[in-house]
Amino acid sequence: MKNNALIIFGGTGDLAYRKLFPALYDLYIFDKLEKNFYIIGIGRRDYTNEDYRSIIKDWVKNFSRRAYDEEKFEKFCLSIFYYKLHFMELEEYKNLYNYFNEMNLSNNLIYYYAVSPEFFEHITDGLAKHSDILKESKIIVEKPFGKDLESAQRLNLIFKKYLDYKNIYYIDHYLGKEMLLNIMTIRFFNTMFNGVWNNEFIDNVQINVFESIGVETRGGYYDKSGAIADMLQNHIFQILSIVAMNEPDTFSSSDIKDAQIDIFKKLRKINSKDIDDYMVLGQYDGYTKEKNVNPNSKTETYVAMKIFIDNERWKDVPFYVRTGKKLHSREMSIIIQFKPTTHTSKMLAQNYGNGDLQQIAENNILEIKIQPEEGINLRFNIKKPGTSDDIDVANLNYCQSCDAQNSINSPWSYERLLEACMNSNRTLFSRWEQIELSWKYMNEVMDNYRKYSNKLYVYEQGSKGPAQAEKIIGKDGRKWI
Ligand SMILES: NC(=O)C1=CN([C@@H]2O[C@H](COP(=O)(O)OP(=O)(O)OC[C@H]3O[C@@H](n4cnc5c(N)ncnc54)[C@H](OP(=O)(O)O)[C@@H]3O)[C@@H](O)[C@H]2O)C=CC1
Ligand SMILES: O=C1O[C@H](COP(=O)(O)O)[C@@H](O)[C@H](O)[C@H]1O
Repeated sequence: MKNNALIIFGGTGDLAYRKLFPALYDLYIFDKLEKNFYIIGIGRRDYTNEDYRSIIKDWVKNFSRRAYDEEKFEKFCLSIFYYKLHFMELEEYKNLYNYFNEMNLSNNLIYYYAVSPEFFEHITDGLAKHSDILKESKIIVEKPFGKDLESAQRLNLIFKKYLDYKNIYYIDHYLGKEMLLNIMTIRFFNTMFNGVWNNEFIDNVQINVFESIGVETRGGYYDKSGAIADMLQNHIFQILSIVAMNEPDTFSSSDIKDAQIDIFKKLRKINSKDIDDYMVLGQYDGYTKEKNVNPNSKTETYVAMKIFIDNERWKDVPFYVRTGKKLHSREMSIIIQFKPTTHTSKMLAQNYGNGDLQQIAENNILEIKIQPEEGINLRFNIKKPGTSDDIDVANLNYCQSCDAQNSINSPWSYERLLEACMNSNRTLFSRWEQIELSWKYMNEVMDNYRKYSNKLYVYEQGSKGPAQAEKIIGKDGRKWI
C-alpha cells in the first residue's frame, strides 16, 4: 500500500531544503506522489505554513532537477505543512499525534529522520510513547547511524524494540547515484574489465570525494560528526565495497549486500605504530570560526586513508581514499590504476625507451566519474603519431551526463530513493550489518589514531587538502591521480 504522508524531522535543515524538497518536487512533476500526499516538515522554529512554503520555493528553484514552474509549484506546495516541535520534549509528541488526527493521517506514514544521530533515540521514544502506529510506519534514517560502534549498536537495540526491521530504510544517498549503480554493469558485463579486476592486474584503487563547500549552515551537526562519520564510514565504504566485492551469486539485492558485507569482514587491521602511514586528518583554515562550531574544535573536515582488503582478489592492492570540505573542486571519481606491462616494467628497470618512463607506467587508468560529470575515462599509451617512436597518452572519454536525454532519464539520488521507499523497495538501502561492520573497523582505526597520532593538519581553503596526505601514497612510490 502506498504512503499517505512523509513526516520530515529536521524539516528546516540543509538536507531537507537542498535535497529532499527539490527531489519531492521532481517526483511531483513526474506524477509519482500519491494523490493527497502530505509532506510535514518538523523543526523548532516559529514558522507558519506560508513562511515555510516560501523558503522551500527558493530551494526548489535552485536545486530541483526539473525546471521550476510557478503554477506547478503552487499546487505542489499546498501539500506542504510545517509543525513546530522540540525533539527532546517527549510530551510534545502527543500533540503531534493530535495534529495527525486533525489531518486525518492515522496510518501509512513515512517518518524521515533527517537529523543528527544524537536525536534518533529521542524521536523514536517520543513517537513510541503515545501511539502504536510506529511499528507499522516506515522510517527513513539518515547516516551516520550513531557516532561510533557503541552508539550505533545501542540505537539498533532501540530500533529493534519499537520498529519492524522491514520498515527501516537506512538511507545512504550515494547508493542512488547513477554511476555508482553503473559500477556493477561496467565490471560484470565487460570481460575487458571483469577479467582484470584483481591484484594480478590492478596496482591500486583511488576514491576521491572532493567538496568545494564548507559546513555552511550546518556547523551544529557537522562539528559533532566530522568527515569520518559524515562521509567515510558510510558513503566511501559503500563505494569501496561495491568496487571491491566478488561477483555476487545473483544480482538480487540480498546477494549483492552479502558480497559487500564480505568485503567489510576482510578489511585489514592497521598496526597501531603504523597509523600515520595509513591515515591523515585535516581541518580547513577558518573552520573554527564557522557558525555553531566550537572555537577550539578538533573536528576533522578532511580525511585520507590507505585501506587493504585481505582476500585473494585484492591481496596487497592498496585502496587510497580521501574526502574533504572546502577543497579545490566538487568532484567524485574512482580511479583504477592498472599495473605497468612486463615490457614497461623492464624498460623502467633498465631505463631505456623514449619518453617519460614513469608516466608511461602510470598511463593505464580507468576512471569512473561519479559527479558532477558522469561517465568513464580510459587513459592508455599509444605511439605518438608521426615518425618518432615516442609514446604518448590517449584518453577515451565517455560522458554519459553530457547527453541531455540521459540527464532527463536519470533521477537524482534522493528522488530515486524516496520513490523506492514509497514503493517498499529496500534494494538501494543499507543493511544493519554493513553499518555495524564499517563502524567496527573505523572504531579500531580511530582508537589507534587517538592514542598514537592524534594529529590534525590545517589546510588552506580551495587547496587539495593537507600536504601530509601526499605522504600516505608517496611513501608507496605512487601519487594521487
Ligand atoms: N546536508 C546534506 O547534504 C546531507 C545531510 N545528510 C544527513 O542529514 C542529517 C541532517 O543534516 P543537515 O540537514 O545537513 O543538518 P542541519 O544542521 O542543517 O539541520 C538539522 C535539523 O534538525 C533540527 N533540529 C536540531 N535540533 C533540534 C531539536 N532539538 N528540536 C527540533 N529540531 C531540531 C534543525 O532545526 P533548526 O532549523 O531549528 O535548527 C534542522 O531542521 C545528518 O544526519 C546528515 O548526515 C545526509 C546527506 C546529505
Ligand atoms: O551525506 C552528505 O553528503 C553531502 C554530499 O553529497 P553530494 O551528493 O552532494 O555528494 C555532504 O555535503 C554532507 O556533508 C554529507 O552529510
